[in-house]
Amino acid sequence: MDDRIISAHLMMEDQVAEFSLRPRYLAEYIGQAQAKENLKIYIEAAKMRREALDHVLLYGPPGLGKTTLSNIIANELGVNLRTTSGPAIERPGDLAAILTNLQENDVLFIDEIHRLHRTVEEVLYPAMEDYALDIIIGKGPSARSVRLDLPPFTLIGATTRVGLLSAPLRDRFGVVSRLEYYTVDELSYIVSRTADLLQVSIVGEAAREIGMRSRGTPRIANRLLKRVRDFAQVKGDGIITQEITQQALMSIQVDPLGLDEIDHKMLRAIILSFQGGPVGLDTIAASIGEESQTIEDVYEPYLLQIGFLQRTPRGRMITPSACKHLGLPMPSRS
Ligand SMILES: Nc1ncnc2c1ncn2[C@@H]1O[C@H](COP(=O)(O)OP(=O)(O)OP(=O)(O)O)[C@@H](O)[C@H]1O
Ligand SMILES: [Mg+2]
Repeated sequence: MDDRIISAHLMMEDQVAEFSLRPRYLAEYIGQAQAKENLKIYIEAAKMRREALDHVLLYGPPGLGKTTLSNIIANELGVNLRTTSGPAIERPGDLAAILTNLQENDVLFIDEIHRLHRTVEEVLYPAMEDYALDIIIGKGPSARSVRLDLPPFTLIGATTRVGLLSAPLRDRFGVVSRLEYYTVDELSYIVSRTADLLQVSIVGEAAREIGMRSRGTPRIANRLLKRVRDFAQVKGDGIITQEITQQALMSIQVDPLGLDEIDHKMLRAIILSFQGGPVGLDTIAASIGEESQTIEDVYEPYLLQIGFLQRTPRGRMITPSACKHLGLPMPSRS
């Protein structure tokens, strides 16, 4: 009995599943038609010319597939992928070491690129523009700068906060792609695909139900599917039906639009404590005990997307459709 939950075997299986959930080629990558179409052309052109693909900046909310797409780009190009992240590169020398170890046309993926240290960022400018490293030798008046050639490479930067990127860095990317929220159809398809990979049966309506509650985000879709699978196994016969799905999602407090407790708390606070707004982000954050950063990055984008919140220069405002969804009257503005 007890080995069911904590069995190492199961955990291993889960990890293997996680890993194999990532699509590996563009053809398996669902949605993002615009970004995908363009990338396909740029990749093909770069391959024909046997050149490095131009530097690519991918931005958009968490869980939409930036890391996945970077892996795919390297696979499609048939080159090595070196992965790191902004905060992981502490000194200019760390980045120099990574760059000098790249092979011709390799992809260097820097996740959370908005968190690069300024001094490290400056090393990137000549590297991106001229495939060169400027190294200072010596100290004081005798110091001189030496230029080292680098192999041509592709930098792929990913960020959830493109606004924090400095202009000189942003300008050095030849391809800038914004990832969009996925449609319910696309998410239903992703859920069915993941169910296949996890070898669990799911009916079409259930996949759709999960798709509708996934906030436009594949990572959430996959996570919800795994939780629903647990319910189907324990409370049903293992097959994921629509009924089990609805029950499971109610138990884990994910409403029919994919809003959770924190979304509800935040929307209710704006309606009940702040007369529907406008109210500043920090004030909302303080009133519900969350960090403003988390609200801005994680909760708010989807609420803006579905038209439950509006951003104004004076703060966030609630909309009639949000009030309707929560069953509360729209506050009247005096
Ligand atoms: N287009 C897609 N088709 C199928 N599955 C996808 C797609 N995009 C993402 N996924 C799945 O969603 C999960 C999250 O994707 P990924 O890690 O690439 O997101 P991300 O944008 O890098 O997120 P973060 O901003 O948190 O780094 C992956 O495990 C992947 O399996
Ligand atoms: Mg990522």
